[in-house]
Amino acid sequence: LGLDTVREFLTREEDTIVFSLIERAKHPLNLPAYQDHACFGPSSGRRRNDSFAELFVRESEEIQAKAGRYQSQGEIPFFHSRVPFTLAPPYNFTIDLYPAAASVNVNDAIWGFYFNELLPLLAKNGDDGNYAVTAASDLACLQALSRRINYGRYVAEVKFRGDQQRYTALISSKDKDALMTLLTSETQEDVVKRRVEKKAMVFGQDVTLDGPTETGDKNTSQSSFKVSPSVVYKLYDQWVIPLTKNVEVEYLLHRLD
Ligand SMILES: O=C(O)C(=O)C[C@]1(C(=O)O)C=C[C@@H](O)C=C1
Repeated sequence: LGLDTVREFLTREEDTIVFSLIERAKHPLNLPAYQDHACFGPSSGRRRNDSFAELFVRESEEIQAKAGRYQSQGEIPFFHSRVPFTLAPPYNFTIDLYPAAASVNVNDAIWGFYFNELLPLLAKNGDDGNYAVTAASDLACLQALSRRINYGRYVAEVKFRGDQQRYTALISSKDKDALMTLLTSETQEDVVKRRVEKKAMVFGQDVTLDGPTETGDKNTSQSSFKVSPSVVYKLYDQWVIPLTKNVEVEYLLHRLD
């Protein structure tokens, strides 16, 4: 585990995130899927207060938990269930994280910004009734965002190991601000934001057989992309990077427990 390796992982996750957003943008907003107390058919065992999307994520995570998804430290569910066994054969996943800090995560914040702020920027108004397909693509977005942002734990572990003396001093004095400053690289953040914006242009254009496929094309206005590149830039600028940094700081604060 080194800084180059963890950054390669984050770079690859960008592809997953941009593609999952493109998939979600295929569907209209489908608001009823997100409303509390929404009633679809006979209420067979449904908990009140759950929106359809919430129920979909909860139940999907349960089956994925059984299948062993959360045996890997890199995956953190949004809802903790008490599924006692896994269907998957046991596998010795590598343990790279410090045990007392390994469960640090910001899934609640991810859930909040995804549904309240990002989704309205992503999906057009409308309702086509395809709630299951829509919720499935929400789940894909949430899982990709969660994996990327909570990967801040690994980034923090690498940074800690690379500069133990300075980090140890700041962790001991619980100096959050100084930790934040020490782990920040504005140059790197700028590279990441401009790269994801470009990925949204490259992955989100219509591919035809005539003409070159270039991002600098004069004819490609923002509206011709499947997901607006500026929305993807904003996603990273306002939520993904700041939350990753919060994960890093929280992880470090528990690194000496
Ligand atoms: O690459 C790093 O060094 C990270 O800590 C990751 C990240 C990011 O979220 O992309 C976060 C903080 C740094 O300022 C730069 C980038």
